[in-house]
Amino acid sequence: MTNAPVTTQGFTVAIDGPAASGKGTISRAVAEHFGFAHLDTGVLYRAVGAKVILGQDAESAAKTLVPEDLTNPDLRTPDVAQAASMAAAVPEVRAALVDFQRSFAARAGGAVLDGRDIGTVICPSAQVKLFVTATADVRARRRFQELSGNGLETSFEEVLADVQARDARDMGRADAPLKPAHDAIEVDTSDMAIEDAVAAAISLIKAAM
Ligand SMILES: Nc1ncnc2c1ncn2[C@@H]1O[C@H](COP(=O)(O)OP(=O)(O)O)[C@@H](O)[C@H]1O
Ligand SMILES: Nc1ccn([C@@H]2O[C@H](COP(=O)(O)OP(=O)(O)O)[C@@H](O)[C@H]2O)c(=O)n1
Repeated sequence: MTNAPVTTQGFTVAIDGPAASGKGTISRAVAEHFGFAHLDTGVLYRAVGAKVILGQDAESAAKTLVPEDLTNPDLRTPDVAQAASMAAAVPEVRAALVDFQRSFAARAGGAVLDGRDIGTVICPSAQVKLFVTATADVRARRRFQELSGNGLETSFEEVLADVQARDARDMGRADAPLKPAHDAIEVDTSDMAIEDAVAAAISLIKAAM
C-alpha cells in the first residue's frame, strides 16, 4: 500500500487551503498511502514567526533557518500562527523559502506539499492540485478542540478570531495570496469525516496518475 511505483518519480501533489481546513491531515494520509514524502510548508513560516517573537527580524530569520528550528515544540501555538502569518506577507521572507520547497517537491518517489501557495507559486506544474476548504466555524471548532486537547487554555471565540484574522491576511496580501490555482480541485470538508476527506483526496490523485 505504501510502495511508490516508478511512475511517481517527480510526481507532485499540491494541497492548499485556509487555516485548519484539514490539509495537513489529508497530506499526511496521502503521503503514507502513496509512499510520498510530505512537507508541511506552514512549519517554515511558523519557525520564522517563532524567531520574530524572540526579537529577530523576519527576513534574516527566513534566510538563516536550520532544520532544528522546524522541530521547536512551540510552533503550534496561536501566537506563533499569527506571527507566521505576518512574516508570510513579507516578500523577502517568501523568496528565501522558495528553493527549499521546490527542491523538496522534485524528490524522487513523489512529494506532497501543503500550504497556501503551493499550486499557484511553488509548484504551478504539480500533477494534482487540491484546494481544501471548510466553513470558518467548522475550522475554528476543529482547531479549538485540537488546542484544548493539547492543554492550551483558549476559547472557541479566540480561535475563531485567530482563524479569521489569518485568513484575511493570507488572502489579502499582494505576494502569493491564498487562493485556488485555476486548475485546482476544491474539496469542501465541512461535512466530511476525516476518513471521507482522505478517501476523496486519494481517489482524485489516483485519477491523475
Ligand atoms: N474532515 C475532518 N473532520 C473533522 N476533523 C478534522 C477533519 N480534518 C481535520 N480535522 C481535525 O481538524 C484539526 C485541523 O486539521 P489540520 O489537518 O491540522 O488542518 P490544516 O493543516 O489545514 O491547518 C485537526 O485536529 C484535525 O484532526
Ligand atoms: N505555503 C504557506 C504556508 C503557510 N503560510 C503562512 O503560515 C501561516 C501558518 O500556516 P499553517 O499551514 O501552519 O497554519 P494552519 O493552516 O495549520 O493553521 C499561515 O497563516 C500563512 O500565513 C504561507 O503564507 N504560505
